Amino acid sequence: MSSKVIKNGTVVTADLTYKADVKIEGDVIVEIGPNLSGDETLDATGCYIMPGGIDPHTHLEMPFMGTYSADDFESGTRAGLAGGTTMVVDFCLPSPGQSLLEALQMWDNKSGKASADYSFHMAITWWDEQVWREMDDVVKRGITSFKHFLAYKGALMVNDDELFASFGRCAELGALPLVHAENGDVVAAMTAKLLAEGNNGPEAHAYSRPPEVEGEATNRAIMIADMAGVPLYVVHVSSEQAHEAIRRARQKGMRVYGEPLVQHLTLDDSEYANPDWDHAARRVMSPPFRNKMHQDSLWAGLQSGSLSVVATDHCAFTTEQKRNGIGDFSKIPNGTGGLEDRLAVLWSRGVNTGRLTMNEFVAVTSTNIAKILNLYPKKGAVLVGADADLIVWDPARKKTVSAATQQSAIDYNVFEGFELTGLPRFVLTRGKVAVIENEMHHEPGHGKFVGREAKNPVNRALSQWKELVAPRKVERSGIPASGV
Ligand SMILES: NC(=O)NCCC(=O)O
Ligand SMILES: [Zn+2]
Ligand SMILES: [Zn+2]
Repeated sequence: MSSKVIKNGTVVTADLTYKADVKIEGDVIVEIGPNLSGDETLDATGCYIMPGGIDPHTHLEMPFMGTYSADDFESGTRAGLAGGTTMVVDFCLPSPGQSLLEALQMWDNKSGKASADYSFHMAITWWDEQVWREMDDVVKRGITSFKHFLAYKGALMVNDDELFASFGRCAELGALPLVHAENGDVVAAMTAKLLAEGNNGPEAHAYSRPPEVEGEATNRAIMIADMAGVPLYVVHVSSEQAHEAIRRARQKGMRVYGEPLVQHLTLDDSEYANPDWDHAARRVMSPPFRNKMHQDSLWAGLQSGSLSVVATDHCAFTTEQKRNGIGDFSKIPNGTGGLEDRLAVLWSRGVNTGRLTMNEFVAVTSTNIAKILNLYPKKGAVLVGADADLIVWDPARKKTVSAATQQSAIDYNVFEGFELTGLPRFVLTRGKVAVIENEMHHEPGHGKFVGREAKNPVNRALSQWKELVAPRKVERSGIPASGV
C-alpha cells in the first residue's frame, strides 16, 4: 500500500501542540513521530496539522419552505473540503406522516455523490407508535441522534408531550436528542401581528423571534430532557438567554451541549437594516442574527466551556429562492451558508484575536463534536488508527471572501468582503488529498456514510443514575383500613 508523509509541521490537537511528522497508509494514520518517510511527501513547513473540521449541522438538498436548499451533497461537501471540513452531519427530515425509514432511503440516495464522509441525524417531525418503533431501526443503522423542532408551527414543530415521549425513547435507545429551541406558538403569533401591521420586510423576521423566544424554549427542552433522563444538544444557540439556560443546567450537572454558529458569532442584526431587500433576505435564518452583547456571550461560552461546538447550519438558498418572500417575510426560506468558511472565519475572528487558543479551535470545530456524537477517535483526532481526515493549516495564507470564487452553488456569501488570515494548504479526506490551496482534487462518491454507536458513556451514566433514583413503591404492612 502506498504511503504519504506530512513533514515539517506542528501537530495541533484539542489538548497538545508538538512537532511531528504524520504518516498515512490508505485511509488511516499509521505513525506519528520525527523523521518519517513515505512514498509521497506533503510539506507542512510553517503549518499546523489538525484534525479535519466536522460540521455537525448541515441541510444539503433539503426540502424546506416550498423549495430545496441549493447545495447538495456534491457541492456541499466540495465547499466543506475547500475550507478544511472533512465531515458533515446532515439532517434526514421526514415530512410529517412519512416513515423514518423511507426518509432515510431518500437521504441515502442523495448522499452518494459526497466527496467527504458524512453521517445523519434523524428529525422527529411527527409522533405516533410507528415513529416510536422506527427510532430503534434508525439507531440500528448507526443514526443515534434525533432532532426536534420547537419552532415552525404547523410544519415541523412538535408539542411538549411528543417531546417528552421522544426524549424518553432516546433515553431507552441510548440516543442523543437535539433541539431547535424557539417557541413556535409565540413566533406564529408575533409573525401574524407584524404582518397585520404592515411589517412585511426581512427585518421583521428578527422582530418575530426575539431572544426570549429562544431562552424559554431552551430552558423548557433542558428541563424535559432532565425529566426524561437524557443528555441534550441545543442547536444554533444564538442568544445570551439560551446560553444562560445551558450554563445554569451545566452548573447543576446536567449534560447539555450548546452549539453556536459561526454566523451568529461574527454577523449581527444590523444586517437586517440594510436598505437592499436582497441583502437582508439573504441573511434570514432562525434564530436571527443578534446584537454584539449576544455575540460576546457566545464567545465567552466557547472560552469557558459552557458552549461546546461551532457549526454552520448550512442551509443555502439562492437570491431567487429568497425572493419567494417579497411582501411576506414569513415566506423567505430560512437559512444561510457557511460550510466553506467556518474554519477560516473562526480562526481569523477567534484565534487571531486571542479569543480562542489553537487547541480550543480544534476542540470546538472537530474533537468535541466527534466525542459528543460518538465518532471519536475515528474522527476528530490525530492519532494512530484514526481516519486520515486532516488539514495542513497555513496560518499566513490570506483571502478576501467572495461569492465569485466560492464552491457553494449560491450566488452570494454572507461573509462577503471578510479579510481572512489562516487557510488550508492541504486537506485530506481518509488519506486522499482533496485540496491543495485553491486547487480542488476531490472525488464525488469518495465520501462514505459513518455509522455511530448508541449508548455513549454519558448516556450510560445518565441511565444508571436514573435507574438508581427511579420511583419505588414503599412496601408497608399494617396499613389502616380506609375510612377508619
Ligand atoms: N436555521 C434555519 O434558518 N434554517 C435551517 C433549518 C433549521 O435548522 O431550522
Ligand atoms: Zn433549526
Ligand atoms: Zn438547521
